Amino acid sequence: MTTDTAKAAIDAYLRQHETKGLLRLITCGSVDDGKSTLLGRLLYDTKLLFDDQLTALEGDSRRHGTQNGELDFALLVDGLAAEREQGITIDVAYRFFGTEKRKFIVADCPGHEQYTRNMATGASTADLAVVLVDARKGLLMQTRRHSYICALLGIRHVLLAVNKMDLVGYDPAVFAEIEAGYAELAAQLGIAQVTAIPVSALKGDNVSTRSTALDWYDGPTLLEHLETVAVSRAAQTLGFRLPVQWVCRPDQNFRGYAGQVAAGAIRTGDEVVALPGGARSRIARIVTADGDLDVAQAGDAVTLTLEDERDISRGDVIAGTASPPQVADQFAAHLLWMNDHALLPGRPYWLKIGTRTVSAQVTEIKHKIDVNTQDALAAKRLELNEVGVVNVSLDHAIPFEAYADCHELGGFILIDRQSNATVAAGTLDFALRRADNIHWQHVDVDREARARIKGQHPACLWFTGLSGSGKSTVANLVEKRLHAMGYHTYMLDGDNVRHGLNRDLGFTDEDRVENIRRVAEVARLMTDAGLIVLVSFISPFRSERQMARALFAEGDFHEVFVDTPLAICEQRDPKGLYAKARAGALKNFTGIDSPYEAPEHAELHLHAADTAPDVLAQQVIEELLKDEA
Ligand SMILES: Nc1ncnc2c1ncn2[C@@H]1O[C@H](COP(=O)(O)OS(=O)(=O)O)[C@@H](OP(=O)(O)O)[C@H]1O
Ligand SMILES: Nc1ncnc2c1ncn2[C@@H]1O[C@H](COP(=O)(O)OP(=O)(O)O)[C@@H](O)[C@H]1O
Repeated sequence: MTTDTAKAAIDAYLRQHETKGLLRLITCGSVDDGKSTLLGRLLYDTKLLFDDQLTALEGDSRRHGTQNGELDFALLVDGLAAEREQGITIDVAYRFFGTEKRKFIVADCPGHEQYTRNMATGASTADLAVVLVDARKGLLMQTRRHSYICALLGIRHVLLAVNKMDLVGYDPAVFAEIEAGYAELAAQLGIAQVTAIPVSALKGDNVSTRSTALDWYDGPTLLEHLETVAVSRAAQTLGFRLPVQWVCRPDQNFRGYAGQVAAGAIRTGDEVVALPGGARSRIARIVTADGDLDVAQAGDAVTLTLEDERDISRGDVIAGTASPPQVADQFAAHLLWMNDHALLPGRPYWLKIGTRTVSAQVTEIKHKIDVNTQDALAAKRLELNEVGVVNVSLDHAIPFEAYADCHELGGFILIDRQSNATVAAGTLDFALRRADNIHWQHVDVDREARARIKGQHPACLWFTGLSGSGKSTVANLVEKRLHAMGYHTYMLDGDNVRHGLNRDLGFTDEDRVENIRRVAEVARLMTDAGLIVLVSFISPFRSERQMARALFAEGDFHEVFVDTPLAICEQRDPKGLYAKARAGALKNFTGIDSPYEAPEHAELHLHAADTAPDVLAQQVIEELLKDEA
């Protein structure tokens, strides 16, 4: 189920069952812990299966024959074909079931290590986690990782289901040892409440009916616990917060701000402030599909209208004026990295928080966390499934809350700008004061003044291409000609800058990101100084070239792709580096064992293998001066 359809289904479900208590839970466990069997058993025992599902299950169980003619409950919830083939659960599936006492929404989370991403998705909305452990195996790395993520995302209640008790002879000592081990882990992680229950999902022991085989256990069955456990979300002491999802303007006379109330309550007539802008007004109406309300409170989906016309847009937060959220652009945060490619500090990602998306960079990895021991470990990068404590810097200040206080305004995801993949889930811890203390210095002699006195339009010519493609040769020629024509120029060349400013950087991905970030900033300063800057760096990643582009005004950045095929660069090999790289004596060499991402929308594409350098230089000059003609 995609998130949107899942949300729609949840909303529909909620409308149907508004009057009953509701528990949102997630199930976490390793591939073979019996998660699907347990869920199937719960659905079956609570009689929420439809007859046709049951018939299909009986047929499937006979065909697959894994349980000697008995019903195989795993087949019921392992609905996806791919999942059955691979024997792993591959996405979060939301399932609904209910008893007389309570209704439940279960995020069925994946067990396979590389799918923690889905687990984080499920955990972000859950009140309680069912953590499954195979009694024969005890606590695994997975158990620790999943519990850590639950704690990170603010889950305070864990039901530890010690499963497959039948396979350890229903031995109380086995159960006691696992229970004690988990209690220690939960204490480390700050999980407030753990209830351990010995079960056999396959046999049905202690799932919804008590088992005589487990007569030494006198606690609740799994279902009894789920029906009665009192869960509290994070303390809701915050004032009113509504992240604006949508500005509703059906006609000239109506302007409403729609969204779901994330915290607190508001009445008509109350004063509110819209952040980050700071505009104030009073609530005129609280509109819903079922008529106007006097009060809107946490969880309500409403459309607010204000007494005054204000400039408020999607992503803004409308808040009560008594204690509005802070606004900041630099944060300390926890990050769970969920992508095969490591996190690269300095690379721009999209950060989506509440209803807002902004550009953001991880400026520093403070340390990563060993999910086994909670120890802080030094780290330069974060790999798949690793958790780190980081500093994040945003391009725009946003209203926020610490995740501990409000999930909606403190939980975020990072999105790769090239692939649009969600690469991390994170939680804001606190704002860095630094954000408030650095201000732009006003200067009287500005870029325009400097450009005017030089009689030119400042610009950046950004040459990118493989080593040996001809970047320096062409850039040199271009600079010579511009100089001869009276332009003020400066050339930044990879080989040279790496001897000075970037002397501390090598050729790992993260060092290249930092290399380009610094050079782009320097190039920007030089255009502020009124110059035409020629930048000649391999600059192999699209993301960083895009980051560089974003520093300049529209039209001032000219990306020049010096396109010479690898085979020809290798033939030229003026510095003998390709030979070294092929011999294995030089690691991370672009084109050999480090990637080059060719530009897709360069302003100029030079076919540099079969054209003379002076012809190429002329093409660059024409591109630069095309608007001056
Ligand atoms: N491992 C590895 N990979 C690529 N290049 C290497 C490497 N080691 C040294 N060199 C030399 O460094 C020059 C590239 O530096 P850049 O700063 O342009 O590289 S990057 O933009 O950070 O990727 C590059 O110069 P050019 O040949 O002028 O491009 C090489 O001479
Ligand atoms: N257009 C071209 N045609 C043929 N050879 C070229 C051309 N441009 C550059 N070269 C040669 O290729 C080699 C690498 O050029 P260089 O400018 O140092 O590349 P880069 O700066 O991209 O590493 C040099 O020996 C140079 O003389």
